[in-house]
Amino acid sequence: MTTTPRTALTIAGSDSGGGAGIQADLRTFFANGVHGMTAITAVTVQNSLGVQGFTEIPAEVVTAQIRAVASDMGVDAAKTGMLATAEIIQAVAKTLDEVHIGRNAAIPFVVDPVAASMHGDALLREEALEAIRTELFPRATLVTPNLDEVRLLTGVEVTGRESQREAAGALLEFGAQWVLVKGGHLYEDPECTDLLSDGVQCIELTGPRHDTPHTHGGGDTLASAITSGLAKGLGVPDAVEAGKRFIERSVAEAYPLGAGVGPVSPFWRLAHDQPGAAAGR
Ligand SMILES: Nc1ncnc2c1ncn2[C@@H]1O[C@H](COP(=O)(O)OP(=O)(O)OP(=O)(O)O)[C@@H](O)[C@H]1O
Ligand SMILES: Cc1ncc(COP(=O)(O)O)c(N)n1
Repeated sequence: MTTTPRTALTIAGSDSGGGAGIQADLRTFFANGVHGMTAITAVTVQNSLGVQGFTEIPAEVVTAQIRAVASDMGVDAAKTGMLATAEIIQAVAKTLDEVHIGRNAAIPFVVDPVAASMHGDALLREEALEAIRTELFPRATLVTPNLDEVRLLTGVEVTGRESQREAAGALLEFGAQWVLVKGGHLYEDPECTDLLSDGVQCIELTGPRHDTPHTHGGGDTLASAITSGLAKGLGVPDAVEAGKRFIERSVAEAYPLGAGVGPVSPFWRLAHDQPGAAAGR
């Protein structure tokens, strides 16, 4: 007998290199047994060395993609990544309300407030940051900023556990239900600790820091793994715990590809013995 899996929708940009954005999200949904659906917001020209440019998709086309899948196939959880412009953000917020996705509706919604690539290339027009704060955060079940995004959004410079807690408090004021302040960029820390809070509970998720330069797509992979857990009906703390364990293994098995930064590998959960899969380069 065939079984229809749970569904997850990603609203994000395409990475031609296949390691981040929409491609990372689909790899991760697949590895977690969830049917992935997409609303593409921008097409980036990108490889292991950085983002050479991008073109955004018209806001009404982004809206139409969300409506098409939500009305016919159903969405068990959704996430956002690169949103590019304030116009797209406003259109996404309005459409999510229409299809009952978000913290005040039944369907969980994760906001990864992507502002730049790991190489520092802008993926969001400067004036759009305010729209992320005001349009998306109040609708979010969970927001997952890295430390650069925390600084841009709140002005808090995270240097350790104490400022990580301070940042979580500042972010919650924008109206998200939960925040996850990711600690991957605390490079002096021998461990990687992400702090999850809803203003009542403060949960530290700690794991080993793997010694690899290849972390491209790490943030997207974590947010998608969490979204997969939420789609399967887990509560936020359990979905984040499962997501953290998923990204830990994905970073441990990250691989070099191209002359720059290689991608994390959500493949670890799948068979490693595919004949001919290893490139040998
Ligand atoms: N070297 C590492 N070893 C293990 N886990 C890591 C490592 N680097 C990051 N992580 C984990 O990966 C996730 C993403 O963290 P990070 O703070 O780097 O976010 P990000 O900047 O959005 O990611 P990226 O820019 O790589 O896509 C977090 O759960 C973090 O703890
Ligand atoms: C389309 C797209 N979305 C998100 C990222 C962020 O990923 P990273 O921080 O690993 O560069 C990216 N580089 N490209």
